[in-house]
Amino acid sequence: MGLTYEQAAGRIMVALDYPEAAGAEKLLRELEGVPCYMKVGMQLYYSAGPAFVTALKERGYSVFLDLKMHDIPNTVKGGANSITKLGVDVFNVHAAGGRAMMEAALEGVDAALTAGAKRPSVIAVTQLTSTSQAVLNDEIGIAGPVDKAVLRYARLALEAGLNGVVASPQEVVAIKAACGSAFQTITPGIRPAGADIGDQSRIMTPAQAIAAGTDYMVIGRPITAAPSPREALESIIKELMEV
Ligand SMILES: O=c1ccn([C@@H]2O[C@H](COP(=O)(O)O)[C@@H](O)[C@H]2O)c(=O)[nH]1
Repeated sequence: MGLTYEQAAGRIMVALDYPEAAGAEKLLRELEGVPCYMKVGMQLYYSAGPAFVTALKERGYSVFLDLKMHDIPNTVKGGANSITKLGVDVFNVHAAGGRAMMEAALEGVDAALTAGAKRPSVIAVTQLTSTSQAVLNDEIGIAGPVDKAVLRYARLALEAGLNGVVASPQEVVAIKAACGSAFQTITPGIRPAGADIGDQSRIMTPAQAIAAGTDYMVIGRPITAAPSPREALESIIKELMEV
């Protein structure tokens, strides 16, 4: 059976990639009432700060804080502790920081829980969806196919105790087979048919991503840069309901 409207909307994380809170607020007004996640990334966070994130939570939004921490374990532990106290539902670190760094993030979360915070999902970024095969091999210097590198990061994140990974929807089937169906996949690199690909590389349409089994799809410009963001979002929800 297909997804209901609420289920389909709940699988979408809208990327609030704006330079200031005002732009994000305008989008929030346009999308009012649609039960999707809101994703705050570094552009908006560095401008609007933690107050914007806590305000989103107070207004009832589900929030993914996409700051992609990558630092020594002690620093990531502290960062994870501070983020958990903001009350976000999901945040992320880079799997490339290694197992000890990811475990430290979980220690930071645990320490915040004793202070009364609720447990967020902690997710590891594998290979950015803008990374092509050629860039991975020739610039970054990692040999072999992209999906092999993604799977190595996903297994490491699972071993470290994380809840899932950020990857391309193209890798979801392999990740679920290797790490189990409960291991969450959050997939940017979503482009409705005919949409501008921009700087993304490993892409799928919303329907292809949901058919592949992605748990949550991150979508920015196909919604935010559309003449009517509301219509663009509703059209993607409809596409998901028809799979
Ligand atoms: O591998 C990754 C990790 C994060 N992102 C983020 O997702 C959105 C995608 O926006 P679009 O406009 O739909 O391309 C953006 O906030 C990225 O920072 C990603 O694209 N790939």
